Amino acid sequence: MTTATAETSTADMSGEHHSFEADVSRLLHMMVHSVYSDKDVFLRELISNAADACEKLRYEAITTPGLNAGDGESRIRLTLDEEGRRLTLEDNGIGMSRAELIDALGTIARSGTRAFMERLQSGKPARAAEERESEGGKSEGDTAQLIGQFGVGFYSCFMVADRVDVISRRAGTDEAWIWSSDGKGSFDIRPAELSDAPTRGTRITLQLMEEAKTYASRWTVERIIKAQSGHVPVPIELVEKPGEEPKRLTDGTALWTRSRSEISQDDYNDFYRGLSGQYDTPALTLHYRAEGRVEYTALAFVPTVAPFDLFDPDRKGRMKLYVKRVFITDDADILPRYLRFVRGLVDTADLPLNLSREMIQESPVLQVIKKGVTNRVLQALEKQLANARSDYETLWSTFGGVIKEGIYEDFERREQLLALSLFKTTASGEGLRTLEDYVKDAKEGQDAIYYISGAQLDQIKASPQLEGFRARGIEVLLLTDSVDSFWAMNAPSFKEKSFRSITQGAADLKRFSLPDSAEGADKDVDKTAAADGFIGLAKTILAQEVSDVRASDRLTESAVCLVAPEDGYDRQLEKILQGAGRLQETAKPILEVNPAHPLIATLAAIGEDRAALREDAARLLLDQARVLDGDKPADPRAFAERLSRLLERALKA
Ligand SMILES: Nc1ncnc2c1ncn2[C@@H]1O[C@H](COP(=O)(O)OP(=O)(O)OP(=O)(O)O)[C@@H](O)[C@H]1O
Repeated sequence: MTTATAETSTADMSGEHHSFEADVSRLLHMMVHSVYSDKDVFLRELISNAADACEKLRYEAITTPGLNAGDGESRIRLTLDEEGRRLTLEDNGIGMSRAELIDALGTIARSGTRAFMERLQSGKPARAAEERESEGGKSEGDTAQLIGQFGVGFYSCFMVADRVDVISRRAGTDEAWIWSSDGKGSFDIRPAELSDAPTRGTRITLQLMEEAKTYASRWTVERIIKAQSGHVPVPIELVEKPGEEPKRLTDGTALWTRSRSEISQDDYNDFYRGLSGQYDTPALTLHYRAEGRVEYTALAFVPTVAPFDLFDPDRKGRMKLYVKRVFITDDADILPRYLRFVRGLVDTADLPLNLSREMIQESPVLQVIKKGVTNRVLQALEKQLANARSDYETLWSTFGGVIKEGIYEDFERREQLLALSLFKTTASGEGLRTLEDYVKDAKEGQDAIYYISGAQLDQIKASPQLEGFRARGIEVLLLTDSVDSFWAMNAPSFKEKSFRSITQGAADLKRFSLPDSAEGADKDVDKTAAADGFIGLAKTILAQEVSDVRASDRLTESAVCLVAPEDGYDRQLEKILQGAGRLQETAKPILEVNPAHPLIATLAAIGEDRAALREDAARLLLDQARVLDGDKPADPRAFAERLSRLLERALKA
């Protein structure tokens, strides 16, 4: 495999020889050797590039009239040559200059593919693979499936061709170039006669492999185009044999301009796949025309499968903006960041075509559109939550972590987003609960929505801080996404109940009665009084480590737990901020002690003469509370020594 970049070249009379960028070689190698079964996708990738090129031309022609002169309307033309085992695809779009050919077809242009390759190289599998990995190892087959899931653009033609020639003429120029490669590490580029090139645009000729010769047959090509590219907004023509007249396969009518009643779900699904480059079926499809002050059409899809870069900080929204069917930009931030997984487009006649992309961003018309589309997407989610709960639970488990970012980013829609959120709770069993469910089942006089947050569900489920709540049948949200700690601290309330962490401040549980059978801290007032002696002592011994030691009403089984002081950050948030280097100093926690626990009662009864034992016990209890919180003992060596001393004593006794 070559390690040179696309810049490496040797020139001679007939042109230049370039090595592919190392990543491209790697990708091509995977492509050619992939067991990826659905090779048909190469055609969709090429058609989608051709359509993009036509749309780019229409856009550039707004500012440079004449660029699209000659060669009439946009079109994509496929020519079959069964005998010669060749498939040719030609568009009359923007075309590529020499530099663009080298850059676009010698390096990896697609940001998605680049990120995918980077992950593969760093040995860190993308999300979909991670899931499979947990079921047992990553294999070559998985890699091939990943390629399929992400789509790989132009290079996918090397799955079916052993030689590819691209001849291109950029609109408005009078030179043409031929790019050729066998997909094995290098490509050639040389000037082409204008008479051999399209008047403008790009012609790609695939010399098909023997086993892929079916892609030169009318039947196969028609089938694929109908299934995959029927809604490309540029007409597609087919020439069945070289020299024959072209016939029209699709009319290039933009799907979104047709009325909903004329469009089947299959049409929508095909369109979504073409638009997103993903291969799943959308979980939600939204298509409407807004009328009134600003008129526009929106077509939006919520995918089923999460894009692998969903949590990349740089990932932007993926809604395209069209003005009168001319593609303007996919960078208009039509939806807020927390809806960045939604794919689709907005087409309006209320924006001028000749405004710059930056000016469009600031236009009040776009503000109205943004607001309208966001509301409609949220309404569609609400409708699914109300009418198809189990589908919504699936959607939520894929995208909930992103939607929740909106709770602290979108102040205006906070309550709405909270109502859309689903949670694992101490009462949810295998399912998920809404806050509406929570509030409906809250205890009499309960003015808070209690939560605990941590990195692992199993660990927080076993937290001692939950004991008193469980014993009283008070539901607690179990939050495991890192975003949870942020919104929970900032979300003031839902249905007039504030959010309260059970690992911060006082639990104040005494006002809720315990069922008679339950053993509880508030059952025996004498025990609390007896524990006071030990608590006072522990305060002195642990003064450097904790801000207070106090009797707990949240413990029923465990001896101790840690909580954060009332003011400041909750324990989990503190850990996240510290891990991210955003917090220099952490607050001293409070050690809570269960007065009803036999160990505490025994410790309270130990006399002054055994001060060393009491000190060991107090320090060990603090370390125990740390371990229960998922942390390590502060000083592992001292911890081990103390534990050994106590064990020795116990074994001797
Ligand atoms: N028919 C074409 N006309 C003009 N440019 C093309 C054509 N085909 C490919 N290109 C150029 O080659 C680049 C690489 O294409 P490729 O399909 O690999 O990725 P992409 O289309 O950029 O990815 P994405 O689909 O994510 O936008 C394109 O961005 C485009 O600049």
